[in-house]
Amino acid sequence: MAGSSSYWVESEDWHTAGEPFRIVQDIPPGFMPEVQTVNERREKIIQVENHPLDGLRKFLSHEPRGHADMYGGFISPPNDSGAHFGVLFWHKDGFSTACGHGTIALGYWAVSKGLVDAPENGAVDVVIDVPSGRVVATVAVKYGKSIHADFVNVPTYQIAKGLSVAIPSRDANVSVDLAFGGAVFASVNAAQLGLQVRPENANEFIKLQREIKASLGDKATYGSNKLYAMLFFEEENNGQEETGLIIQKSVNVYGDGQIDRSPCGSGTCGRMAILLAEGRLQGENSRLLHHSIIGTTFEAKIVTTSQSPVSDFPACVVRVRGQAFLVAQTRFFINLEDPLSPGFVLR
Ligand SMILES: O=C(O)[C@H]1NCC[C@@H]1O
Repeated sequence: MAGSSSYWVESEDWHTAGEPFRIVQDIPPGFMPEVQTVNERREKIIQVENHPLDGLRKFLSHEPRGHADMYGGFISPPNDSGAHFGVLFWHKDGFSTACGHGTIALGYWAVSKGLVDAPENGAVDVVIDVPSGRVVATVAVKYGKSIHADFVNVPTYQIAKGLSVAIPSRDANVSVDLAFGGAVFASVNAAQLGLQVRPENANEFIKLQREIKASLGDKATYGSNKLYAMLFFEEENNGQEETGLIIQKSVNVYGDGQIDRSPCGSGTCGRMAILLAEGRLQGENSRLLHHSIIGTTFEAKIVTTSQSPVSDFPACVVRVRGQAFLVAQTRFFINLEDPLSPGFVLR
């Protein structure tokens, strides 16, 4: 039976704006569910107890092979011939539906592996089926080298505004906005908490994310999507907003207390949808320079707007530009006899 003995698995590790993305292309035989779509594959893995791909996820994301903030993807067949490939995103708590930083890394990866026909100078679209739909990484290439990639997400829109949410440890409430862009994102202005988005406050943000998430409960569920991530943002006043340039810094705490080193690609789309609904994005030159907790940057622009399923809030397709870098090529031994298997995390 698949997954009953130890085996080796190869990965290629990238980072996008500091956030890890571990790519596994060769999935052990018999592990990938034989269903039509990437989303069905994700659901099957979640439904089946002790699914071998869930076991591999734990081995690769938990220590000693990973860490509490590890992220990666299993390459899967696409839904149909319209995409180059599919991907199952994963992290220490499970399989996610959307991941912008991973999509950017996959764009670079696909070009480096020759999976797409990239020009010496120009751009190439890498079309990827993910659980939330079909996304694109448009990779810009100069003298044969990838220089940046644009993650073009599924349509994103705000779904709730100004929810008053209790923080019991502070005996206070905060105002929370929600957006949907392939996953549910909460947005919290960090100024309400008297906290700056800085690495030394990471543990406090983790604590607050857990508390706010618990207080939100089902109020943050949209269709079959539960709350995925929470962006604590702050304004970086640059005096150029009237020219269409908005600068913000966010720490994204996703899953159960995981800190995103990047500004979060899909969460950046959520921030853009909220800025659009607030009337702060005017004209096609409007941009968000979105900094992360470690000071890396994504730059976001709206590609198109449309009507959303939630009245009062417009939908937008956003493109998020970022850079990815190769870190390692690794061969892991998935040792089922190791008493620490599949691994451990400290938070
Ligand atoms: O960029 C993103 O969208 C992802 N980064 C970690 C959590 C999110 O899925």
